[in-house]
Amino acid sequence: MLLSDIINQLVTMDKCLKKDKVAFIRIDINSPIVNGKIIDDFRIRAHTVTLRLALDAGLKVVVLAHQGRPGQDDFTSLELHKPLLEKYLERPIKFVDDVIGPEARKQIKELKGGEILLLENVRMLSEEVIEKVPEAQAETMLVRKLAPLGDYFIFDGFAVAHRSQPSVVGFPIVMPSCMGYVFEKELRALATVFEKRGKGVTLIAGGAKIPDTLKAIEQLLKNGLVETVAVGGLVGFVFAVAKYGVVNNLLRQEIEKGGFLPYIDKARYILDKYGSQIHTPIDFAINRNGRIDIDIYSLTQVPLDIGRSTIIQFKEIIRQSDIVIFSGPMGYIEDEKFAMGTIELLRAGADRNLILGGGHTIFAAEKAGVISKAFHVSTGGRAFIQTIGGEEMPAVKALLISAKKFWA
Ligand SMILES: Nc1ncnc2c1ncn2[C@@H]1O[C@H](COP(=O)(O)OP(=O)(O)O)[C@@H](O)[C@H]1O
Ligand SMILES: O=C(OP(=O)(O)O)[C@H](O)COP(=O)(O)O
Repeated sequence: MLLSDIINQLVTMDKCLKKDKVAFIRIDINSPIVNGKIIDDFRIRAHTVTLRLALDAGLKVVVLAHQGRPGQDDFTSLELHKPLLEKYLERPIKFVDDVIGPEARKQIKELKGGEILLLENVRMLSEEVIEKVPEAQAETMLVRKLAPLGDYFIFDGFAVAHRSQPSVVGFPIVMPSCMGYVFEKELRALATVFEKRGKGVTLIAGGAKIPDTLKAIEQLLKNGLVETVAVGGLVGFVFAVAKYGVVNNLLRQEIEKGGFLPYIDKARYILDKYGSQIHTPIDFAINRNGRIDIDIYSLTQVPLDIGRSTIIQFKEIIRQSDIVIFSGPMGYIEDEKFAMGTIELLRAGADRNLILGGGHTIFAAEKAGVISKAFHVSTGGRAFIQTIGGEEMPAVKALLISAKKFWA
């Protein structure tokens, strides 16, 4: 089914905007944290639009969200996110360091219309990180304890839409649910890409998510949804080795370090089938007392960016495109010298209809000054690449069930 047809079957947020009703809103404010500080608040800013709509309508808003994964350094309390949410919402919000316990439930019951309560990191509940089908997630403690206290579930967290977790897919099975503003906007932007049926659509794919990105590239080409693909970043290493063989052992070793050797065969398979549509880097930049460009046969160090000739070639591809989807940087953007490939391509893309996604890609786009010029900036990383690859998102599946069950 076409994405636009799926969107038409889902319920829009306006149906849930009823004064004094209790709405659980699942957002994704998972943010990069360094030394205990949030260093990029793009997702927090994005979701305030949805929250403001809900509050202005007089809903009693209960926010569900996560940060990090248990056991990781960035697995923190959402108390850290509260001041930023307050800053962008321009109103106080309540926070409770509890998700389903008596204190959380008491505070939900005490909410007044137009008030907002942020619950603690939902992944503090061990059941949250276990993926199961929506019907099974409706039986979790989270859903059983909270759903009876609410009237609606609004799903807005596009970046977590690919996870079949309780806070994503459990509620729509037991209560009327709808798409949040951000989520709907994401789906509609991607639907416009699919409507072009590939004509003039180019994917610029880089970054480090090798399995997801290769899968998306294959799906997009197989379904004729993109005309051209240009690869850089670590994804580009895999395609370069697949195309040129072991021209330089360095690239192969770098791929092996990440455990991605099997993906060279996968890239070779994709190139065999769709080779004329895929452009791989012909030169790279390395660090030799500064940035120097070097052709693929002469590499002496692991490359940190695509080279100048590749940049020129990829810019020409972009110039001939109507829509440019950008997912994953071309190089090591954390160092300004090697952000050049990514920044130049993003700037070229901004003259077309540019759709971009992924935390690092957005970081580079902010540096390149193209955020405001882009047609769409996705809040998703993996969810973005998987959706453009045509995979069914568990969140969408659950919302479809809810639409049939409660809104038909
Ligand atoms: N040539 C390269 N050398 C080292 N790191 C690279 C290179 N190309 C890309 N990267 C790294 O890939 C990471 C971004 O990949 P990814 O997480 O897939 O992007 P996004 O967050 O935009 O989805 C960045 O940390 C970037 O430095
Ligand atoms: O940041 C996220 O995804 P991303 O790393 O693909 O951008 C989401 O919050 C999902 O997080 P998860 O990959 O820990 O489930």
